Amino acid sequence: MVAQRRVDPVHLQVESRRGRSRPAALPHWVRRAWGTCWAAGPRDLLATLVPQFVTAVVLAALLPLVRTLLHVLTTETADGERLARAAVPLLLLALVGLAVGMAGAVQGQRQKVLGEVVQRHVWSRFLDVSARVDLAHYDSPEFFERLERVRLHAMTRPLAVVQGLVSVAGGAVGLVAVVVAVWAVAPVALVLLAPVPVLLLIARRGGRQEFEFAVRHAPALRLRSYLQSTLTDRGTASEVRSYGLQSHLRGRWDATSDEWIGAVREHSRRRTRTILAGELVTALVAVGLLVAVVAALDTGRLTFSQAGAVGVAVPLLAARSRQFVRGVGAVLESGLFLDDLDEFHSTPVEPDAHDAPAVGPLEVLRARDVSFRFSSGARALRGIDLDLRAGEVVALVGENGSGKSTLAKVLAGLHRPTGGLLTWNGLDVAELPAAAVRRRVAVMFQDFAHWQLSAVDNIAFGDVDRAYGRGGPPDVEDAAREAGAWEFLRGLPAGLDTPLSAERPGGTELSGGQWQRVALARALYRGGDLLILDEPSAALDARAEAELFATVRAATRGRAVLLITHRLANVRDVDRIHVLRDGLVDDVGTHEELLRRGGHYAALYELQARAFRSGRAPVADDAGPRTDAPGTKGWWR
Ligand SMILES: Nc1ncnc2c1ncn2[C@@H]1O[C@H](COP(=O)(O)OP(=O)(O)OP(=O)(O)O)[C@@H](O)[C@H]1O
Repeated sequence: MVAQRRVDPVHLQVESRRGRSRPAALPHWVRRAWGTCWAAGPRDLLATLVPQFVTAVVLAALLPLVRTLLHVLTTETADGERLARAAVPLLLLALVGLAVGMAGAVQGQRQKVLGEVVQRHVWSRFLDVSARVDLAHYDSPEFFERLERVRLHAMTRPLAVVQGLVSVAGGAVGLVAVVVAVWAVAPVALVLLAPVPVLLLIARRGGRQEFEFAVRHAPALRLRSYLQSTLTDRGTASEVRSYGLQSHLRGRWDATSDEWIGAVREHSRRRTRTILAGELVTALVAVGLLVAVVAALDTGRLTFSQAGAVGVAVPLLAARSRQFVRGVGAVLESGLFLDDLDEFHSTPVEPDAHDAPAVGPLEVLRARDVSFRFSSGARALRGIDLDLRAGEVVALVGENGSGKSTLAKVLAGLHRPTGGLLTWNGLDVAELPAAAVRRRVAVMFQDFAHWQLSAVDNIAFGDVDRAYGRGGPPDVEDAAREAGAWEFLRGLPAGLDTPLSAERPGGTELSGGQWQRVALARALYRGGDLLILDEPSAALDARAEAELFATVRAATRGRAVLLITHRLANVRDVDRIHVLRDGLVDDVGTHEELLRRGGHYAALYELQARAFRSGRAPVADDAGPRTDAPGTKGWWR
């Protein structure tokens, strides 16, 4: 089950305040950023840093060269000799400029590649978790908040981590090199380093502000992107037009956008204040230094060439210390997001299905007093007793919301019961890896996936190991034939290789009933010992429905089948029918037994049967009529 602890956003904000965002913890964060980049691509990281070191070392040579040049230019020499004496320092200065320019260009390109490599690394960690956490997490809004935040930042943060790390490394090496050079020619200029600790504090504050802003506004951003998708997705396109929702949804999108932009403005004002405070401190120190230099020149304590060197040192030191501080800011800020990713990554995941030990072929699946609650606390099932043996067909019927699909998911090993006992051949399912049970179960969901991939993929996804594990095209024909999908799939423009989506080039869209047969083919392709069919014929015409149940009967040989349907005519000859009501099993028996008892099932059945007999729509509030059932023509007269 999902931990009920509420982790977001308060938890993260508290953590970020209390946590390791102190400047004293800088080595921790730099190691953290380094570790991420190193794990993603050590060669790319080194290739990105080398030009930074080259730049730093070359820049260190700048000050003595400038001083030498100024000395040559201000010293009395014979005519024509000055140019000859200045030639070497001039040439070296030109080479310094060239080396710095080239290193910058190479580093820019390398950094782009490293950014991509780190992004892939971060995404692979993110996807490892998102695809393998317990299904119950997907019922938790807290999980979605974090998922969305991490997803958004997994896109942008890797580049910031790289830039931050490169700036810290380049800034630090550059600072050391420039400090050594300045120390040799004009130690007074080192006073420019005085504001660095203050700037680090400001950078820390900026990083925290960014993180807290992202945490606080993740829900608004999610809503905005959802509203965007309602106006751009194919799934909602028909309803948007049919109900004329364009202006209304646009209005809501505008309102959330305005709210978001207002928040960004406010945030940006706060950030600007912080940044300006840093710039002011640096500028004051630089001006103070220049005034002191001019005064020292005036009183003869500094020579002209020394003063010139200080003039060059000031922007150099300022640039390097700004680069270092910015890098620290980026590392601190991204570090909080990397921690967020780490915490997401520590969500328990299910072991890979391949690693799960196999359980034996199903003899009997038994539920005793099974109950289930969603992570929201809503209880969907209570005291369920049910037996399902190999070779049997058991049906679940009941009104909407009575718990049929939830029970099917519990029996399929997708939801863990929150109470009672579920056993597979006598083994407690709670003690078995979920994947071990699922490997033996094929489910056709009520809201099955419409994979926007080829028809082959749509069927082969029932068992990818079998389909793609032995080379050659997947052998999906038998399953497609069994499900009654072969004829229409074969006639598609590119046959089974046609993408099943009008959004894909060369793709096509299927009808609701055709999709249902493809989903059935997928379940049949999987094989397995337990076949669960949740409303498998809801979109089928009468002939297709009859064919489907002939298929299901054939598929039962040796297998257990759990069938969920509202069409009670389809369950007359199953082995047992469980009638669900408000999450409880209200009654169990064969069709005849249940009719004889005259309970809820008999009432539902009579309601449907009467409609067929009289040609009139039933008026009760349950067991709604099926417009595609035989004899329903007169219902709506
Ligand atoms: N993710 C969820 N979180 C909280 N409650 C849920 C969730 N999914 C379903 N429910 C609730 O659980 C109950 C059972 O739902 P379930 O889908 O199992 O019913 P059903 O019998 O299959 O309905 P139908 O015939 O309409 O398909 C319903 O009250 C539903 O609102």
